[in-house]
Amino acid sequence: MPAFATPPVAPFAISFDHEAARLEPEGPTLTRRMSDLEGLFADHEAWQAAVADGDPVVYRVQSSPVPEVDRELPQSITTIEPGTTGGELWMTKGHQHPNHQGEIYLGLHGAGGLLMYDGTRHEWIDMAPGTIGYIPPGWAHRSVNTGDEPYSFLAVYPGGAGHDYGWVLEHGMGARAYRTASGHELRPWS
Ligand SMILES: O=P(O)(O)OC[C@H]1O[C@H](O)[C@H](O)[C@@H](O)[C@@H]1O
Repeated sequence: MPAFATPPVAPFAISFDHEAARLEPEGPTLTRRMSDLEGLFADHEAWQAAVADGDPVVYRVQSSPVPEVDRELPQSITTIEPGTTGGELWMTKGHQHPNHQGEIYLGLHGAGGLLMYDGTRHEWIDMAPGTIGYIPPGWAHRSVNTGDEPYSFLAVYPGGAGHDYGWVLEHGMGARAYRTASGHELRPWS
């Protein structure tokens, strides 16, 4: 099982396999199944049914070996599978950086969206291959697969930023993304 490097990290090259959406050398890969997204979809019964029906993988996060510690600059590639639960598009859990810091995403494959919420207002960026989405400090962020194929993006973020998932459970994300006949739409938080 690949692991994070231990600081001090010596300079090294990272091979970015764009086609495979992988970083080499590899660090750990995080796999999030439907059961890991408890309390996040609006339709709780649909979520329960999906967990009971095979508990599918919703997304994976593959990291380089750069560790998530202060002053380092880790990178990861997240791939979200296509799908809906209760009509709501499959998505990441979403988190706030407790130690407010910015982050950038680069769209690699497929179609997605970057939903951000500062506790008062939300913003949405359509993500396509080549799009850089900027997440300013203090904005919780969630990624959504809006298409019919896997959606992948590269993230680069301060290693000391942290992941506060409780913030999203407490405050929500300001809006939810749903599949529609013509694509997708954002609906008010419920
Ligand atoms: O942490 P989640 O909300 O599940 O999002 C999945 C991943 O998205 C991005 O790649 C972030 O940089 C990762 O730190 C995060 O783990």
